[in-house]
Amino acid sequence: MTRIITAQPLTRENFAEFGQVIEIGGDDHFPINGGKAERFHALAAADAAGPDARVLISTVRGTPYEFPLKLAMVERHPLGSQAFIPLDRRPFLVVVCHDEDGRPGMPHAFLTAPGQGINYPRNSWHGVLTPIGEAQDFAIVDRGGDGNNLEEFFFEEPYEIRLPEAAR
Ligand SMILES: NC(=O)N[C@@H](O)C(=O)O
Ligand code: NI
Repeated sequence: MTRIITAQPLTRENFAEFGQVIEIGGDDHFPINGGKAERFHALAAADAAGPDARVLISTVRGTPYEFPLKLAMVERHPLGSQAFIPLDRRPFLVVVCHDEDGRPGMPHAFLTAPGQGINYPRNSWHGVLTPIGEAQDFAIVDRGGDGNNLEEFFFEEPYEIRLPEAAR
């Protein structure tokens, strides 16, 4: 029987056990530049480990996925964190799993608010970047360097990921 998961709205609170939300908002904020700007400080931290590790900033143009989504695989990056910050202020899908003895547990699906980005801590299970409806550009902050920084896990049976009614 297909296991169905419906995405929930992403909040700092409901994502906290998986990673960080990157948005205009947060407790640690203060004016800079003589008050001409408000900085929302240290929402997340980039983590880069292993040989020749460095933090990279890239961009990506993501192609949208069909929904309901067949989630067959999740991945993780053992040597570094990975952040996706939308350059187009539209929602996208975020899928994460707790680790259970080296394997991903049940997926948790979230729908971002327009403009929200996320940071996956090092070695945390997640679905690949999943735009909705149309191509979407993102900035990526993640780890470069030597060594293998990708571990993929394929589920025996894919999950079906649905968007909340309002987002369909
Ligand atoms: N490889 C890459 O830039 N992206 C993936 O790791 C992903 O999580 O989408
Ligand atoms: Ni990734």
